[in-house]
Amino acid sequence: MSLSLSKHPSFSGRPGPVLVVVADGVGVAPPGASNAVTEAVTPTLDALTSSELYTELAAHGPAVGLPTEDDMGNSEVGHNALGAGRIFAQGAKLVNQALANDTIFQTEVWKTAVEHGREGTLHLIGLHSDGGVHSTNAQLYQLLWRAADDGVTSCAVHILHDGRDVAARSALAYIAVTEAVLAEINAVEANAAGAQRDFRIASGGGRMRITMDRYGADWPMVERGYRTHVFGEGRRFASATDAVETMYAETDKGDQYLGEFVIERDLGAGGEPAGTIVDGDAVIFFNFRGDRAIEISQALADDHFDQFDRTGPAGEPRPSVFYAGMLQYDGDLQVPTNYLVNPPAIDRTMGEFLCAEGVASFAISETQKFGHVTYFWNGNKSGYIDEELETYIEIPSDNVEFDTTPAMKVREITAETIDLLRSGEYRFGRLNFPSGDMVGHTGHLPATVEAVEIIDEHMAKLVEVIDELGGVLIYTADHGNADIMFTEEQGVRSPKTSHTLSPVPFAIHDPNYDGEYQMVAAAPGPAHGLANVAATVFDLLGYEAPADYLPSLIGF
Ligand SMILES: O=C(O)[C@@H](CO)OP(=O)(O)O
Ligand SMILES: [Mn+2]
Ligand SMILES: [Mn+2]
Repeated sequence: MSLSLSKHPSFSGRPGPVLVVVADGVGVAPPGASNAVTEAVTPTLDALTSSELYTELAAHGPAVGLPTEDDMGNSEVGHNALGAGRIFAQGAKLVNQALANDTIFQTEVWKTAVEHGREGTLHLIGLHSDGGVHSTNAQLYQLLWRAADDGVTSCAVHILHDGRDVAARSALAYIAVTEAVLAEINAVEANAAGAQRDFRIASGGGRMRITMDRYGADWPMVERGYRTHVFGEGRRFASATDAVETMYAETDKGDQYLGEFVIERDLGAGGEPAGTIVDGDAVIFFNFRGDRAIEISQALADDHFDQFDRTGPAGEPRPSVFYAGMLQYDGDLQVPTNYLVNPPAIDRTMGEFLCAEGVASFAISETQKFGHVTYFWNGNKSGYIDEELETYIEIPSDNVEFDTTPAMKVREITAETIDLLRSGEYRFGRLNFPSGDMVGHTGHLPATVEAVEIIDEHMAKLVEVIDELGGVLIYTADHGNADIMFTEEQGVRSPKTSHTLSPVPFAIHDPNYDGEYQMVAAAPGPAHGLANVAATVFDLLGYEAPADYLPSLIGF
C-alpha cells in the first residue's frame, strides 16, 4: 500500500513544529496520597490538562493489543500504538494464540530446540513472573510440559526475578509454583525405558541486576547474566528459595535488584552447577518483549560479538548452542534469527509516511527510553527509516537506581529538544521523559513526586518555545505508573513498583488555536486509545491520516 499523504482538506497546520511529549508512566488516577502525579506541584501540567483541548486515552488491555482489560500497559505496546496509529496484537496475545492452537510446537525452531534438548540440555531463560509485560510463567510452563512430552529429559530453567511488574518481593511465591511444576514433570517416567527426567532451576538473579539490560545502557549487566547462566559463575545455593531467602536477609532491596545465584545441588560437596550451557545445548529465551531481550540474544547467539569476552573462567570457548527467542525481537537487526512466534506485523508506521512525504523529524530521549521513541515507535525496528530526514538523539543515562536521581536526564533532553525545535529543520518531533516511570518503578514515592515536579518545570520551557515558534505541543504518556505508588491494606502501605491500568492524559497546546477544531466528544470513559494519536498528529501537521489509521482525536 502507498505511503503517500494527502493534504488536509481544511487545515494547513501551524507555522511551527508539532512536538509529542511522552511522559513515560505518568497516568491519570484519582487524587490521593499514593498518586505521585497529583501529590506533585504541577502548574504547567495542570494548565495543559484543564484546557478544552484535553482528553484521556486508554493505554492498557485490548486498546493497545493486549489480551484482556486486566493487562496493564507498557512502553512496548504504548509506543508501538503511538507510532503505528493502529492496534496490533502484541507478544503476550500472539504467544497465547500460538500455544492454544499448537502452531508454536509445529515450528522447525521448536523441533530443532527439542532435538538438541534430547541430546543435551534444553535451557529456558526469562523473566520469572506473571507480570505479562515481558513474559508469563503460564507460557513457560506450557513450554516445559511440551518439552517433556517431546522427549527432553534434561531441562535447566534460568529465572530472572521480577519485582517490577509484580509485587516488589514476590519471587519466593513464583519459585514455589515453578518448583512444584518441575517436580510434577520429573515425577512422570520419561519413557517406557524409565528414563529419569531432570528438569530444574539452574541459575538466576534480579532483572535489573543481570541479563535484561536494554539499548546498550549497561552491557556489564548482560555479561554478569551471561556468565551466570552459561558458566555457572555466581554465589552457589542448594535451591532458588535458599538464594532468595538468604539475599532477603542481607538487603531490603526488591527482587529486581537481587544478586545472581547458581544452583549447586549437592552444595558444599564440591558439586557442579546444576545447569551450565555447553556445546550442543538448546537455549530458548522465553520473553516475548524485545527491548530487554536483544542484548542477551546477541551475546548467546551472534558469531560476531564484541561487547564483552565470552570465554569461560578457565578460558573455555563460548558454547556453540541452538538459540531461539520466543519472538524475533528486532526486525531490522533480525535478532534472533531463530524464534518461535512471529512478532506483531507492524507496517506503514507514522515515520514511514512522514519520510515518504519528505517531512523532517526527530526523536530524543535518554538511553533508558531511547529505543521507545525509535525502535518501538517504528514498529520494533531499531534503525533509521531515512537518515536524511530523521535525527535520533540519545542522551546517555546514568547507571544508578533512579530514586537517587529523580530528574534523570529531563533537563538535558529538554535543552536538546529546544535546540532541535529552534533549528527550524524539523516539522515533527517526539521525546520521552523516562523519570515518571523509571523512578516510579523503584516504588519510592517522594522521589517520584520530585520526578513529576521536574517534568512539570521542563514542560513549561517546552510550552514557551512552542509559543515562540507557533507550533503545537501534545502532552501524553504511554501507560500509568507514578499515578499509583502504593497500595494500602488495614493501614499497611506496600510500595507499588508496577505500571497501572490508568488512562493517560492527552492535551494539545496550540498557541494559535482559534477554534478551528475541537476534541472529538469521547463516550463515557476513555473511548479513545494511544492508537488514535498518530492520526491526530497528521491532522495537526496539515495532512489527512492514512485511511486505515484509527480516527483522529480532533474534528474540524
Ligand atoms: O522496565 C521495563 O522493562 C518495563 C516494565 O517491565 O517498563 P516500560 O514498559 O515502561 O519500559
Ligand atoms: Mn513506559
Ligand atoms: Mn515502566
